[in-house]
Amino acid sequence: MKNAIKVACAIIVIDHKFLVVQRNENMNLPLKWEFPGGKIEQNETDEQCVLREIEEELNIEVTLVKRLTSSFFEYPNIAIELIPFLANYEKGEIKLKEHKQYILLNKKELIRLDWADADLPIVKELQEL
Ligand SMILES: Nc1nc2c([nH]c(=O)n2[C@@H]2O[C@H](COP(=O)(O)OP(=O)(O)OP(=O)(O)O)[C@@H](O)[C@H]2O)c(=O)[nH]1
Repeated sequence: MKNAIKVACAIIVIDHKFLVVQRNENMNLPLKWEFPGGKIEQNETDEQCVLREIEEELNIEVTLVKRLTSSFFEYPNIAIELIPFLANYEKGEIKLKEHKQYILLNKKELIRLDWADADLPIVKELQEL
């Protein structure tokens, strides 16, 4: 895929559950579920991006555990490479800055959400971990 925009996201584990966030009505892909994260900026690594985005969007600190498999997806307006990292919650009180809501779910429950399309292969990979 040509010119895919790189987006890094975190699959954050808290008390053996996975934190997922819902996009709000005013964002692209309104009300779709996703993993918190965002576009990688110039002069930052994928890892730096995801740590920065988690601080910005959720107000918490995490540590990265493992990189999973990138998902490539072409939306009508944008092609993305979504780069997922498994992460552990470290500290801070969750305060959502951009998203409508967050929930903590176990692996099996994740499948039932209305995911952004690019996330589906990642949710599938998680089932096999
Ligand atoms: N953070 C995140 N973005 C995702 C996921 N899945 C997915 O398709 N995306 C897409 O990847 C892009 C992430 O960029 P972003 O969050 O920085 O950008 P945005 O479109 O909300 O805002 P912006 O473009 O105005 O800065 C969005 O187009 C978003 O729809 C995901 O799991 N996490």
